[in-house]
Amino acid sequence: MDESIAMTGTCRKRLTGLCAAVFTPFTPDGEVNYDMIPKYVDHLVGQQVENVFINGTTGESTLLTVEERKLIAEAWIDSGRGRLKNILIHVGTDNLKDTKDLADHAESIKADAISIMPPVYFKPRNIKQLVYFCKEVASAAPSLPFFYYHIPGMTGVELNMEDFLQAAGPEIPTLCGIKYSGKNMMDATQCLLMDGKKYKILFGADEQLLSALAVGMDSAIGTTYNFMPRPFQRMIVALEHCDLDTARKEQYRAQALINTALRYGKEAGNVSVFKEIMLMIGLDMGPPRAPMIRLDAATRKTLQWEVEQTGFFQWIH
Ligand SMILES: CC(=O)N[C@H](C=O)[C@@H](O)[C@H](O)[C@H](O)CO
Ligand SMILES: CC(=O)C(=O)O
Repeated sequence: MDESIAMTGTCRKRLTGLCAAVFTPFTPDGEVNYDMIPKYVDHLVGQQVENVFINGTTGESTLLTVEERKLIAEAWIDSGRGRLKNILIHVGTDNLKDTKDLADHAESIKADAISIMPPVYFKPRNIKQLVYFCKEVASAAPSLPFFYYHIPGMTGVELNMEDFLQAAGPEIPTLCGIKYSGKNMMDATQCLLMDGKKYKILFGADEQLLSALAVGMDSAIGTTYNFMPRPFQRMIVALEHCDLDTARKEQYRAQALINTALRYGKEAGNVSVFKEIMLMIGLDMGPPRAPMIRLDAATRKTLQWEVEQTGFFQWIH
């Protein structure tokens, strides 16, 4: 069997269920808090979340230096190896050289997969430019599964992912799929169905997970799996048993919490708000990096109150 087909098949099987897009913990003065990572692994494993996506959006990747990103990746590999099933590393930057350097590093520390978002200042304007960029990056980590990270709401790169897979498939032997954080469910489903379901679609809009499961996706990466994986895990099981009432109940709860968080996030930045919610469950991720800001005391209090109103502290268990 062609090695690339074998790889695609393997990662399709292995990467199921929830994957936490992990935060980068900072000390109060804004340095990376590497010492926090082993405790963070304990927390996730305790919640049966066994896959992580590091240095992504939630991890504030674009606010980190290349050196910090390498050290964070190493810390996760050191404390997660043998305990986590998959450690995916986001290696995207705005330039090809740093991105290839990070991809090469991810391979050298034996990550399970790499992913990149596109450059966002000089954006790829068409599929051809995007495929070229991805191909170059993937070639720097030739033994690792490669996932393109589609998150048009943040990157402004709105290309159609069905077209991307069609063009990239023959060019990138390690292409395993897409981390799909767009909101276009038709495009996402077309990607899922392509070539006999050859590709893995890692769904990235937590607030729409039920819709993704309904069309047949079986894996998701997101911020909220850090602090409320249980409702989503129950939703997955309920849907497997065709118990739509239960699945919807979990969807509505989780969605209410996310709705509140995103409202606060408009002012402070979503990551800042989600870090507050981590603090509410006892894990201090520190402040976000500028230009995001930490919530002031009064806002934190109203957020806490609104979170309580959703019943969060009861149904997260
Ligand atoms: C923009 C962003 O960060 N998206 C995350 C991952 O793709 C999601 O996990 C969201 O944080 C989550 O769906 C809440 O909107
Ligand atoms: C949420 C997500 O996937 C990220 O943080 O990159």
